[in-house]
Amino acid sequence: MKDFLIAPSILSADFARLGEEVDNVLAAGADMVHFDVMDNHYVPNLTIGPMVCKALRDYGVKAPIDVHLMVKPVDRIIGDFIDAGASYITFHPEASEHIDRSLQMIKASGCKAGLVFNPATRLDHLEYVIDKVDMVLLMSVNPGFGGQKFIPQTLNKIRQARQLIDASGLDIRLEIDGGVSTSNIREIAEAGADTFVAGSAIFNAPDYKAVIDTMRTELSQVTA
Ligand SMILES: O=C(CO)[C@@H](O)[C@H](O)COP(=O)(O)O
Repeated sequence: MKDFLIAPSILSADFARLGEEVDNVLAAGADMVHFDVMDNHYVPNLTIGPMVCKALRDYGVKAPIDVHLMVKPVDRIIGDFIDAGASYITFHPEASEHIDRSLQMIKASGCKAGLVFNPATRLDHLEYVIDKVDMVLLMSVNPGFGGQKFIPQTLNKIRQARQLIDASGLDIRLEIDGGVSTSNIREIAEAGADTFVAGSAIFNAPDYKAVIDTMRTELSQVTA
């Protein structure tokens, strides 16, 4: 079986008990924490910043923290997330004036770097910087909110991104975010994804472990 990773989006967690929620979802079998940073400018919602990321590290979270920056501009916040203990930092190409420079800033610190593509954003930028990318994140909803429906056209985009990644011969994760659930995770994996962000499907369920176990069972049946 491929090395599949499940990354619960804390956007759907209970923020009043965030540390406990993260502990619980990791104990339930999640591989890392997906940390959604929204600025009420690039996306129409406002969430959490580097202080909360640092608070999770201070609280004792050791698992990778996968920071998805939905902010514009991105460069001035990258250093703060590096200092706060981010493991991955991903950003949207249209939110950076200098995509190559932003990727270099992230990687110079030892953090892993990635580019995020909205549902209607072309993958074009990727070919010029693919050697500096550790993760490609495809949004399968328009960014800003949890609990939206998976946009089915994303499946073709996943196949395209998988071809680009395989052709590069590089070790790059292909992450999908938005509307991922136990009922579509297998199809998403068969299209070529290896990393799955799921917020409401996990945090809105009474038993996180049951959801994650079902996702892993679905993934164990992936044939491609
Ligand atoms: O970044 C985002 C939304 O902008 C995502 O991380 C969602 O928060 C995922 O939530 P679900 O679609 O799984 O509920």
